[in-house]
Amino acid sequence: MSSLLQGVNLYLIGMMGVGKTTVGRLLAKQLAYGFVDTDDVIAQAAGKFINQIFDEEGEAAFRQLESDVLSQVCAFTKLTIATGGGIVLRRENWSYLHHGLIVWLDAPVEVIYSRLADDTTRPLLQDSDPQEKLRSLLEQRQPLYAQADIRIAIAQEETPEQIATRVIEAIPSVLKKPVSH
Ligand SMILES: Nc1ncnc2c1ncn2[C@@H]1O[C@H](COP(=O)(O)OP(=O)(O)O)[C@@H](O)[C@H]1O
Ligand SMILES: O=C(O)C1=C[C@@H](OP(=O)(O)O)[C@@H](O)[C@H](O)C1
Ligand SMILES: [Mg+2]
Repeated sequence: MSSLLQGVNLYLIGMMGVGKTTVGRLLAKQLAYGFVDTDDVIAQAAGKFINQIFDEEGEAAFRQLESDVLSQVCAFTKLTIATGGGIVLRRENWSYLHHGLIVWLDAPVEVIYSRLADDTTRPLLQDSDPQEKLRSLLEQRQPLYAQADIRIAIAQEETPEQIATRVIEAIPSVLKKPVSH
């Protein structure tokens, strides 16, 4: 599969909690690719946790850092890149994402909420009604996620390993076939 991909990067997009970071790591291993998580790069570069950046500098500053990181990672090849759930919001980010194959991990709000109900690391979910907040974020973002090359619909019981396998199985269907002469 990695030879079929010819070094093209895989970008995982989708709502927070859907498993981009977890599945991305597994995919990288299976493809013998490097792994990058844009949130980790941002946090390391800023020397702060993501929620600290939101608190102290605001979401707009975070989004700028996110675009900066994305523009830098897309210069490399053979990477699986787990993005943050809001990467799809800026139009300029799509020009970077389209350097590679874009995979949307899509799960119902109920599945995501069951994973993140006690999470304190996602600043956008520190809300009086986090499930409703997830619902409205998904409604706003769904048409953007839908611009991905591949959509993987995830059910509650699927393990990260099963999801990674499904991503790998879906790749050939979207790769351009070599021109035969
Ligand atoms: N397929 C899965 N089944 C059960 N739990 C999962 C699955 N994928 C991820 N998780 C858990 O859900 C939480 C969010 O996963 P994460 O990979 O950080 O998602 P994202 O990067 O999309 O926000 C983590 O606690 C992770 O261990
Ligand atoms: O959906 C979002 O806007 C965000 C998702 C987070 O990443 P994950 O999708 O990896 O949780 C992180 O980038 C930040 O909290 C904002
Ligand atoms: Mg993540």
